[in-house]
Amino acid sequence: CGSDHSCYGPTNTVEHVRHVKRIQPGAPNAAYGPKAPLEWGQLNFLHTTDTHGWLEGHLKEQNYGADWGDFVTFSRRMKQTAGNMGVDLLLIDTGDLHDGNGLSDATTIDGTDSMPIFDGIEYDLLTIGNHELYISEVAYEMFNTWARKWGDRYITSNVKAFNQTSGQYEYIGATHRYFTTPKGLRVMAFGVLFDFTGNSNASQVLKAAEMVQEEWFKNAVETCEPIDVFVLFGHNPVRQTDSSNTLKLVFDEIRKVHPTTPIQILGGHSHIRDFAVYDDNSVGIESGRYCETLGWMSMTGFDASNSNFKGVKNPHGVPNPTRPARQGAKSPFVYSRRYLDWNRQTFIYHTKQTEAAFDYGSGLRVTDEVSQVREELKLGDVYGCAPQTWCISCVPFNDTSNIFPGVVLPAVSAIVVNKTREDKSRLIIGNTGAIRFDLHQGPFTYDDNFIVSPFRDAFLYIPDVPYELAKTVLPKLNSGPIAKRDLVTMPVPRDSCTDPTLGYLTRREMRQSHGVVRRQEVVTSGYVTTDDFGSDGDDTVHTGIENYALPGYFQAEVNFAEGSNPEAVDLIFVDFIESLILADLGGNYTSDMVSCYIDCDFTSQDFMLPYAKLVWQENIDNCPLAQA
Ligand SMILES: O=c1ccn([C@@H]2O[C@H](COP(=O)(O)O)[C@@H](O)[C@H]2O)c(=O)[nH]1
Ligand SMILES: [Zn+2]
Ligand SMILES: [Zn+2]
Repeated sequence: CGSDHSCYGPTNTVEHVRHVKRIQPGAPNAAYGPKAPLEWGQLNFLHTTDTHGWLEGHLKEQNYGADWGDFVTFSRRMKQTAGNMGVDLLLIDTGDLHDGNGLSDATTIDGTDSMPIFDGIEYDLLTIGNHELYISEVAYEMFNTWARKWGDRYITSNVKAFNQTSGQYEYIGATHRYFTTPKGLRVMAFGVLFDFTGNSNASQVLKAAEMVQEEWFKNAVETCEPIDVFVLFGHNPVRQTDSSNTLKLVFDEIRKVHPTTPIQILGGHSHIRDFAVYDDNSVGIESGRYCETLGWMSMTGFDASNSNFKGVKNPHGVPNPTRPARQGAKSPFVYSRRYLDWNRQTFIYHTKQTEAAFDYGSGLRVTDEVSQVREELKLGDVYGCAPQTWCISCVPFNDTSNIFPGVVLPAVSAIVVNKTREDKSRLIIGNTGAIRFDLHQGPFTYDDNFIVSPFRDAFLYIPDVPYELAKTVLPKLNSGPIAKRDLVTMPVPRDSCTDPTLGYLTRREMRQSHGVVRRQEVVTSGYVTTDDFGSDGDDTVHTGIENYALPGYFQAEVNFAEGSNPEAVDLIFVDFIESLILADLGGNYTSDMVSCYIDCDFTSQDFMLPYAKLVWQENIDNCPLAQA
């Protein structure tokens, strides 16, 4: 492709990219913000998970509009505050660093440009997500570059990569880490990925049940060294009833040896805000997704009888945690948790700063790096003007404002076409999980292409499948084991927008003009979180939002004659679900009957741009953003 990305899609008849115009980063929300200061304990945690490359923040949603540079400043200020108050603060990430945003996915190898930006945060502990393991090149980057850079802070207790030099699978990061915090707490940490099986052969994932049998694990749990607190973190849901959760299994193994030592759990993968009580001395937090949420968890209860803590018990001038893990808990420990909305107003409020005084040079440099990479990757290039917002789950699956009937089905129908077979009837099947984010009204940019459909899953097909058989595939898929998406609440904003009156500014200029720009009134729309501590965890109060169930798979019927069914169809699907499709077709169909539909390089990253050029050209030079 040329640098204007104009070669995508065989049916594109619209002239190439109309213009290059940048949309604006979101301004902080003036009307709503954090409800109260954070409760600081002896041991505090700031937690990110499932960032999926969203380091630029949400450019079309003010309430999640901070960028990674803002977070660099915030995290440094919070570390300093902890130091000044005489307490510990651990910064932790639980993986899924790619797949979901142009910043991470517009390079040949995912993460080439986003990972150095992500590395601007001085995490104490990091672990690996499944999205670091689908593609071998990405897994090797984690193994050869980032694991080396992060050293013993990168913990992959059950994930190995193939070392081409030794010919062996070796742990990508450390298996565990035993360390002492600045205030003297002796911590044992494990980083455990759920029992993921979709990885390429560049890596090996040990099931948690196997991991706990490993010699190193038993030695770490049974060590004679004193342990004041376990940090059990992982790309792994914290809710015990989630079928992917394997943290509970590891928790149980630790408890056999340490019946009352606190175990602080930090999880991810299911993209929700959540907080779960495991027992009287153990709680776990999960901190959403896509740089919408920053998780906060704190605890107090360490003393000379149960630890080596040398800091301040109840730091002054701030609220302190007060809640036992559960009513009647026999434990010295009390806790707090909070889910912070990812915007500068939140960061400024919790660091007691002003807009003018907040920034550090280190943060501004990272903000500039984000702008520079966006520029280099042409992520702001506009391909169309989306006339309305289509969401994934804020309306029912069959609603015209749902992204599947509204955008995905028409887009694959129009764009996923093999010219030599265009007269054939066809069924195009995909997994709804591949569509990652709502499409907002306004300029549809190169970045939005990755935001909506980031995966490089090739379109495959089997020609001339009898329709009577082909039509049974979708219902079988949707009643099968991988059919159900998570239906729990997620903090997805619906109707915030940026100020279209601002013209082109860099992110930094935008920030400097905050004091004078006209700002639209916005309501903080998003899901309300309910967890084991109740419904008061959202740091900014949300209005509540619907979250409708989705089937696991969608299907477009194309080129069907009015009122009659075809004899046979081309059955088209993405390679991610090939084995499921073959299983549902039955034994007569095997992988040697499957081939690439357009060509093997035409993937699910490639249908949205040509569709935008085909259907959303009206108002492209004066494209209105969504109204709040
Ligand atoms: O090539 C791919 C890889 C993944 N998916 C979808 O993503 C989810 C997993 O995403 P998490 O962020 O780890 O929850 C997987 O279940 C698929 O739905 C894909 O479509 N193609
Ligand atoms: Zn994820
Ligand atoms: Zn994941």
